[in-house]
Amino acid sequence: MQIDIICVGKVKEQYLRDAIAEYSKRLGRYCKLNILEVADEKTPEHASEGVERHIKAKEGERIAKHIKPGAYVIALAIDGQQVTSEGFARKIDQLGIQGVSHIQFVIGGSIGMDDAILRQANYKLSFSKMTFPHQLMRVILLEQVYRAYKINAHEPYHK
Ligand SMILES: C[S@@+](CC[C@H](N)C(=O)[O-])C[C@H]1O[C@@H](n2cnc3c(N)ncnc32)[C@H](O)[C@@H]1O
Repeated sequence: MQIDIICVGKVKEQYLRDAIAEYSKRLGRYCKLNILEVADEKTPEHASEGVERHIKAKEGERIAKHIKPGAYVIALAIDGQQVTSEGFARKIDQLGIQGVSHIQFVIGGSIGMDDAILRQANYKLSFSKMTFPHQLMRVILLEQVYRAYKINAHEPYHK
C-alpha cells in the first residue's frame, strides 16, 4: 500500500520533526510512505472571511496537484467521521481487500481546508471535535496509521 500525507507548510519545531521521522521510519516496514508538503500562504491576523477563503483556495490548488486518479482520498476534518483505532485499522485493511493500493490523507493548513478538496475526498476523518494544530496533526495521523498496521498485523503495541 502506498500512503501519502499531503499537508501544508513546513514543520518548524524540532520535537515534531523528530516524531514525524520516528513514525515514518516505523511505518517503512508496513507501507510505502510519502509526505508531500505544499507551500503555505501567509495568513494575516484578523483576516476577513473572503481573504481566508482565498488563502484556502490557493493552498487547495497546490494540494489538488498531488491528488492522483485512482487514489482513495481521506481528508482530515473536524466534522468528519469519528472512528475507533480498531475501526480505522479495519478501514485500511478493507480498502486493501477492495483493491485500493494508494491512500492519500490530506491535512488542511492553519486556517483549514479548501471546500473543493473536502468535496473531492472519498472520506472525511475526524480525530475529535477539538481543533489540533495542523503540524501536530501530522504526528497524530502517523501514529494512528502505525497503530492501524500493528493492529492488522496482530503485533503487540495497541492496548
Ligand atoms: C488548525 S486546523 C484548522 C481549523 C479550522 N478552523 C477548521 O475548522 O478546519 C488545521 C487542519 O488540521 C486538521 N485537523 C485539526 N483538528 C482536527 C480534528 N480534530 N480532526 C481531524 N482533522 C483535524 C484539519 O485537516 C484542519 O484543516
